[in-house]
Amino acid sequence: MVARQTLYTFVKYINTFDRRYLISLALCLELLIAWGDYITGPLAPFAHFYLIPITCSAYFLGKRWTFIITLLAIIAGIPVFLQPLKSGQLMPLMLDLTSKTIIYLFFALLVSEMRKLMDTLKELASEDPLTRANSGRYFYEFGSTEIARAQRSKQPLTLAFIDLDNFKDVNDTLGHQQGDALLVEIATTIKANLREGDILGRLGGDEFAILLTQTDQQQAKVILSRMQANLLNAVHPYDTRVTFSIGVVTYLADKPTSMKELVALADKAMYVIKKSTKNAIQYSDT
Ligand SMILES: Nc1nc2c(ncn2[C@@H]2O[C@H](COP(=O)(O)OP(=O)(O)OP(=O)(O)O)[C@@H](O)[C@H]2O)c(=O)[nH]1
Repeated sequence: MVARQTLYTFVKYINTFDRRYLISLALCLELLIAWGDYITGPLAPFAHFYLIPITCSAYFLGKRWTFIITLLAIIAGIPVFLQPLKSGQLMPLMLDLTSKTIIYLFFALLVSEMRKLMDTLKELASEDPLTRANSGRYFYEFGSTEIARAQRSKQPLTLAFIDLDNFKDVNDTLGHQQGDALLVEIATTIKANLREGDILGRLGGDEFAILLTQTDQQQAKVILSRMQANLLNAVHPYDTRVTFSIGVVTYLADKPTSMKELVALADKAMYVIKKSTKNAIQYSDT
């Protein structure tokens, strides 16, 4: 249990790293292992350490970089074998090099495929089956990672809490099925207004939230005004009184400190609108 929790925390922490940083880290580690391998010679099992950058890149960096890191590990092993060539041990050394190559490739492929499978399972578990928005749990998890990233890179991050107004009327007058169809329409419209890297979560029956990465309040105003207009257009054919109360909070480098806090502040801002005019956007200054 402790081991699993530690591994989970480690993976989550590594996931917040910039990709270029991870690539540099893997290459430096390989260089260090190559040096150790050369120093200790072909009879010491030092080369096993190559499995660390190989499996880590297979998990975190995708196929292309796994291939490069694996290839480099194989190439880096060659000078080690050239050392005792004079003593006529070519055959067993060639066999050793071949077996290492097979093992490296096997682990690289295994971890890559496992990661792919895990991503698919996670995707299935992380999606709301009706609207195909992310589940609340996934949204919180993703948001926590983004907060850590924003904290490190000193980039702003904006969260908008969207609550539908008068949605109950749709169910009551048009039926639950039409209500479902409207929710799907709304989620599709929101997603169409998001950029790559932003995400949509369904936090409750008629409550959605979006996370706009690297977005300050000024930029959020442009995105959300356009989104609100598009949402009103999308619900128009349903002939309902459905509108949108939206609360917005921008995270600035050090606060709020958690996703829970960020959502609570956006919810509070949304509530100000809900209790007054409805159908508007409230920006909170945290
Ligand atoms: N069709 C459908 N309805 C849902 C679903 N989940 C929740 N609801 C309904 O959404 C409604 C949400 O309640 P409220 O937020 O109080 O309704 P509202 O009319 O939007 O109220 P205000 O937010 O005050 O304007 C309830 O009637 C729920 O039954 C769903 O998956 N499908």
